[in-house]
Amino acid sequence: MSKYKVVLTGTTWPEAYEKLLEQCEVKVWEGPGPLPRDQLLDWLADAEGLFNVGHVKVDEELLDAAPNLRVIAQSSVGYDNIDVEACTRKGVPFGNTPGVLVEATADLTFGLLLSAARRIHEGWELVKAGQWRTVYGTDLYGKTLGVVGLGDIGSAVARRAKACGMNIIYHNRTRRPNDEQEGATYVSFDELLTTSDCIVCLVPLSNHSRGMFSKEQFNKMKPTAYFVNASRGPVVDTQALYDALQQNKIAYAALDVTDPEPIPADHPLLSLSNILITPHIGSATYETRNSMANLAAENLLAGLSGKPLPTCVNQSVNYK
Ligand SMILES: NC(=O)c1ccc[n+]([C@@H]2O[C@H](COP(=O)([O-])OP(=O)(O)OC[C@H]3O[C@@H](n4cnc5c(N)ncnc54)[C@H](O)[C@@H]3O)[C@@H](O)[C@H]2O)c1
Ligand SMILES: O=C(O)[C@H](O)CO
Repeated sequence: MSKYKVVLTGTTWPEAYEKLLEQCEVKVWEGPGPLPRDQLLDWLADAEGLFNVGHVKVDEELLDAAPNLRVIAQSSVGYDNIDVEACTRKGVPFGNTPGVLVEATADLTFGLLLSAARRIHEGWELVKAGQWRTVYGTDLYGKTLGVVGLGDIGSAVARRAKACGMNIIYHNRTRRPNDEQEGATYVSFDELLTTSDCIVCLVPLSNHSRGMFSKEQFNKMKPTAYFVNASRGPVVDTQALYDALQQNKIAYAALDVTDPEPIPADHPLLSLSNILITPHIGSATYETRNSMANLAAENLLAGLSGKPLPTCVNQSVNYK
């Protein structure tokens, strides 16, 4: 039996790669740097499957360059780099990797809040510099956490916060009765901004959420507020965040995602003393990244053989 022709825009985890090799003839980009667009379009000319590593932009142009494409799989839950409507128009199912990364990402998100509140990273820097002294933070116990985007990950963050004795409020596009039964109270976005001691953002990036944290929103927050963003950088207006931190309009920010990303070492945000940034490592544990790669491989192989994808975003697609 002839093998499916598949393009990988970067290297993936060995277990998933082995699964692909059993059924596919793969072209894989191993660098250096990201796969050049021209090279990608050239490779896609006869490809049946695209395994998207590194959030390569999928748009009408790419789909037009790939007339035989029958499936796209991506090893992430966020898919703001994918024009899903164009995929649907072209009859190409697209699969992401929801669920398997929830607990790891919630750990990192809550870890950022805890580290910012208790200055864990600052304490370690002091110790390394030979300065054994007390660095003061703030209690999380008894404080109010506002979750913006209480989906799979936001809800897992809320569980962790509740276990630490925090009160949970949330704002979402749709209300979540199960989480409300667990003690999360739904509030308007404005009420969340004005009453939260800590705010965690976990909304997908879309036309609705781009820039939803800007000057107006930071001005409404408490001057003692802690702000954590683990969703996507452009959900936050970076200049407005810089101003809010620099002018002490809010107390502290902790980010796993930035705009621009990667953030250059000479960016003004990095000169502030009330910020903590990690390099987009929310899901980056060995176990979780391996599970994400396996699920992406399952999506790809299902699409190639004309079966429904285990986790398909555009479920209404008419398969080619
Ligand atoms: N930092 C990381 O490494 C990392 C890891 C995984 C996911 N993420 C990001 O987190 C996002 C959320 O992931 P998830 O698995 O929890 O997704 P999800 O779909 O389960 O949850 C997202 C929630 O946000 C809500 N929402 C959407 N738009 C909104 C808006 N404009 N205002 C208010 N609420 C809105 C939805 O109703 C949904 O409940 C992903 O889209 C991705 O961008 C980042
Ligand atoms: O969306 C996701 O899954 C994470 O940001 C990793 O890319």
